[in-house]
Amino acid sequence: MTELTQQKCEACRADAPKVTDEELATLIKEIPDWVPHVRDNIMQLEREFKFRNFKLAMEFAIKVGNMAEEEGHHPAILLEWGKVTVTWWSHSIKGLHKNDFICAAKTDKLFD
Ligand SMILES: C[C@H](O)[C@H](O)[C@H]1CNC2=NC(N)=NC(=O)C2=N1
Repeated sequence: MTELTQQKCEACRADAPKVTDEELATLIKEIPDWVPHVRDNIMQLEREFKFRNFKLAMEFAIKVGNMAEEEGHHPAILLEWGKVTVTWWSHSIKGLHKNDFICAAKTDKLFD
C-alpha cells in the first residue's frame, strides 16, 4: 500500500463512503498515536501534541493549518500553552474518510 503521507486528499462529497471498521483497523496502524472516538455521533481522529511553550505550539498549529489549506481538508485545532489538539473528520459525510487518515499522517510528519 502507498504510504498515507504520499497520498493527496480527494474531493469528498456527501455521498462518498465512510471508512469501514475493517479499513479503520488497517489504516490506524499507520497512525498509531491517533485515537478514534465519537463526538456528537461523528467518528473522529484526535491526537494531542506537546510542546515546551506556547510559541512552539502555535507554530505547529500554523504548519498544520497551512497543510490543511494545501489539501483542501480542514481539522479542528485547539491551541493551548504547550499543547495542540488536532481533530480530523470529514464534515460532508459526518464521519471518517480516507482523507482524514492521510491528513493525520501528514500532521505526524510535521511534528517529527
Ligand atoms: C468546499 C470545500 O472544499 C469543502 O467544504 C471541504 C473543505 N474542507 C473540509 N474539511 C473537512 N475536514 N471536511 C470536509 O467535508 C471539508 N469540506
